[in-house]
Amino acid sequence: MDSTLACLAAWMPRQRWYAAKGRTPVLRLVADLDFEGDESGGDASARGARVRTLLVADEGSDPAVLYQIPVVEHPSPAPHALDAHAIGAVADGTVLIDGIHDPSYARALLRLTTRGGVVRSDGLTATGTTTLEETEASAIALSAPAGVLEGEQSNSSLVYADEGTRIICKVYRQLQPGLNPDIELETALAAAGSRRVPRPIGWVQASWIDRGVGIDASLAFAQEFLPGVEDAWRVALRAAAAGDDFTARARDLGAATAEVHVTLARELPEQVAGAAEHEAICDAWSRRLAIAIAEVPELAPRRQAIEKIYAEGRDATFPPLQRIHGDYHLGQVVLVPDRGWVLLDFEGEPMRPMAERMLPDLALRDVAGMLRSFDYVAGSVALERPESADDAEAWAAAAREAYLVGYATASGLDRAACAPLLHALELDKAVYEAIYEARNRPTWIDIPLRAVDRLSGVARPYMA
Ligand SMILES: Nc1ncnc2c1ncn2[C@@H]1O[C@H](COP(=O)(O)OP(=O)(O)O)[C@@H](O)[C@H]1O
Ligand SMILES: O=P(O)(O)O[C@H]1O[C@H](CO)[C@@H](O[C@H]2O[C@H](CO)[C@@H](O)[C@H](O)[C@H]2O)[C@H](O)[C@H]1O
Repeated sequence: MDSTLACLAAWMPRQRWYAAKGRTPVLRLVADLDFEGDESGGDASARGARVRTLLVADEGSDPAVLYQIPVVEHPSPAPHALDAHAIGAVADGTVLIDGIHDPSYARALLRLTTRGGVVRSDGLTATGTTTLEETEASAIALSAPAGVLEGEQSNSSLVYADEGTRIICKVYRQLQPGLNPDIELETALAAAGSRRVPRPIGWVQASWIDRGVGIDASLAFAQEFLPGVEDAWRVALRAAAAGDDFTARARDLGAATAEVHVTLARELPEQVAGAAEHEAICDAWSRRLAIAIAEVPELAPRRQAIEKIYAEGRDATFPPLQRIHGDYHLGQVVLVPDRGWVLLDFEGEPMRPMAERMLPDLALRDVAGMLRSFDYVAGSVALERPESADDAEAWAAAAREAYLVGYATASGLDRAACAPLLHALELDKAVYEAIYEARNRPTWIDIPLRAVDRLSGVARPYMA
């Protein structure tokens, strides 16, 4: 196992989903799922391959981060088609392939999410749960070809496309205890009849014991794949660059957001924002600001101005808290013909502890996230073509206003009353984004930094 961990440690820093960019992980094997007992694993072992999922803790981070790494072990030489996806070779010559790209792993995952079932191996149990009826499930060929979704993702997604089969299965990379809110919220919305989320197909929950403590976490989530759709980030970028009006779509998106919030408030427990909850939310703004200033020193001179806006938000009356999307931006929504806006990825902010992401929160946090996203469109256009900056800003201002009108009309939100709270939440999101960009895309950092300047230098921008 030591040589496997050494291979992984050399390979992980090159992966998009690895959080501690620029640092070699310090790995400890926490648990190991061997699909050998599973029929699909049996299929792989017939050809000498072994399908596994390794849970490894990167103890170079504090707290340690737990990663899920599907690996298929092939006797050397591995199939030529998989050369590009080799993680490395261990001492006895066995070649480790990144499971996401290996058909044997894809098949094992499709089986668990569409047929359900349990796979047990030393110390780890993986349970597949499906929403499909038996006849629906058996119509899905386990041999459906799977492709890996390209693009900027925190996780890894496999798209299965075969006659009658269109499924996307997200494999969570960083694992945190409990049922992932992505699964919890999307299944609750779908069960309530909402078409604002893709239909859930199935998921895999794992349980194991680490250093005497029992833990369970979500490994994967399969959903209806919506073919031929582009996420709104790309659509909006094109529209802004071309100067095309986006206000009608932004208004509809505001209304769709409100509809989802109303359904979530009805289907899942709400919570009155008592003194403790109120304090916890405001304290999180301050904690985040301290981290941001430590990592992005340009923010330090703005501290007082930011804290003033936070203080105004703190003085506001908080509405009842409810479950929300949690990391809402244009990359999380797609416009589906004859269906309208569909929301994806209810996992919450990847940099926030899962225990916090699972709590009822302010629905306005999502509104603030989407407002920031329109500003990002303008910022991104301006980075590419500085001469278009003014036009892009006007485009974003119109889209933001239309989005707010759509949300307020559908939800009954009193814009004047919620202005200080929304202002604080948008500023908090920009502070989060400064950390996110410093860690992941330093060339974009000016986008949130400018927003922080603007948002900490003005009063109540939402009165309209
Ligand atoms: N059900 C789906 N149908 C079609 N495309 C999807 C679906 N779910 C996700 N996608 C595409 O995959 C991208 C990443 O998905 P997301 O759930 O946001 O992953 P991550 O958690 O890794 O960020 C989305 O922006 C969208 O383009
Ligand atoms: O999609 P994720 O859940 O992984 O979210 C993270 O990455 C996002 C970037 O992909 C990041 O969003 C920021 O950049 C977007 C443009 O790429 C922009 O539309 C968003 O408004 C902005 O916040 C998100 O913050 C981060 O959590």
